[in-house]
Amino acid sequence: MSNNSCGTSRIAGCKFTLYPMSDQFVDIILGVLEEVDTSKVWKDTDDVSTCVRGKMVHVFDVTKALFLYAAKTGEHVAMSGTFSIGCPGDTDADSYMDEADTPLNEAKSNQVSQEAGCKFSLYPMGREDYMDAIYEQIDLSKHRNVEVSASHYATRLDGDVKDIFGALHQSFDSVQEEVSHVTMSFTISANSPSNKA
Ligand SMILES: Cc1ncc(C[n+]2csc(CCO)c2C)c(N)n1
Repeated sequence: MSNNSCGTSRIAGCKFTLYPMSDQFVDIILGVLEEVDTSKVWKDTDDVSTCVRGKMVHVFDVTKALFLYAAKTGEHVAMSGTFSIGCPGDTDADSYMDEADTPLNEAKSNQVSQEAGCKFSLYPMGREDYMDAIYEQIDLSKHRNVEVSASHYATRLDGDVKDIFGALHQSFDSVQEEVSHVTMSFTISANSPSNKA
């Protein structure tokens, strides 16, 4: 079987960029990359972004913790990225797929309360009925402790960062059960001065 066909691997990944609106942006970015336990994911950081790959549970655990720890500095912080699973070009070789499922950062993340706003878009690939898969998820996310609202080209989620990432994770997970190759883009923002009106 060709390694290039959809769905031969369930390795998940996320490529994201943190944007701390602060003079301390270098310390914040490098500090959280150090503070978060990334030992269960493959990780690569360059001048533009960071990519983490591995089991879905760890990819979400790490991205959530990185944003939470950056936001708990109190600075206005945003993060944009793309999750992907089932990408025909992704290989298992360096993917940390044997790691046990226990998320390493969850206990510490659960101690942080942080409000945020997020917009996300699901892209189930290679399916004519892609809009059905998307609408199902937008409906489901109404029950996940987050406020869900419609937005052009995206769905908006408002609430606690942990609940927002929970909704992103559940949406992504249930679409990938039906559709082999799925990507999901997101932008999340915390401590924005726009909210102090
Ligand atoms: C998650 C994440 N990874 C990498 C960058 C790119 N970047 C911009 S400034 C900086 C620190 C000094 O080199 C780095 C690594 C980012 N913004 N967010």
